[in-house]
Amino acid sequence: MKEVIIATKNPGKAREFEHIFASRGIMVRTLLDFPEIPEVEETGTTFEENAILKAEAVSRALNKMVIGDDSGLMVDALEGRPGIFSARYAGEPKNDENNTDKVLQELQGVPEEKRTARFYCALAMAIPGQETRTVSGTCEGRILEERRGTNGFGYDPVFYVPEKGSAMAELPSEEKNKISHRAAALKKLESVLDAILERAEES
Ligand SMILES: O=c1[nH]c(=O)c2ncn([C@@H]3O[C@H](COP(=O)(O)OP(=O)(O)OP(=O)(O)O)[C@@H](O)[C@H]3O)c2[nH]1
Ligand SMILES: [Mg+2]
Repeated sequence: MKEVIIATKNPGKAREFEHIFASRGIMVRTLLDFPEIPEVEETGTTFEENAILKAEAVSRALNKMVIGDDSGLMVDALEGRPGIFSARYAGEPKNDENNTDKVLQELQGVPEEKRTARFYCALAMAIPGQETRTVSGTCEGRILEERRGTNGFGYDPVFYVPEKGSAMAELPSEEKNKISHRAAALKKLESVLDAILERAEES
């Protein structure tokens, strides 16, 4: 069976990649399957740099093709924060609940039309002996005043998606995976990825 390795320890991301790839008969493995690989420090200043750091470190460790995902929420009224610090916005250890509370607090009193935001996802594909490629995807929305829904992860309960008329966390995973920043980025990797996986199966 075809297999793709994603350099993530985030179970929410892992589920989404599994779902997206399963429809194409591809099995996903993540760092949750490789506990011996040390934590990769996210020292980059952009999503792309951090995605490359994760993908290349794990690709080197396993000598295999690896995809890294660095993603986050950018709120216009907060000048793009939490941005690359989305996972740890309310401090260590990372905690989705506290991060979401912090964003809600910072947006207290900000009217609906000024609560615009987007999710951003950078993916890096590292292949031994080749130059790493990056792609990105976004998903536009705005920040609600209260949580809605229990699906997804992270800030999904407070991220309203106008085209769906609901919070991201109210959408079933099939729906999120059609419109998400992650799905948009992954679509741009599709053709390259298909060619690589075909070759891997032949050899
Ligand atoms: O509501 C959300 N829906 C999403 O679809 C989504 N995608 C990313 N995020 C947020 O951005 C951080 C990523 O930070 P991040 O890329 O460093 O990942 P992470 O540290 O969680 O795991 P890893 O992949 O680095 O192991 C996450 O923790 C979340 O807070 C999302 N929130
Ligand atoms: Mg991280």
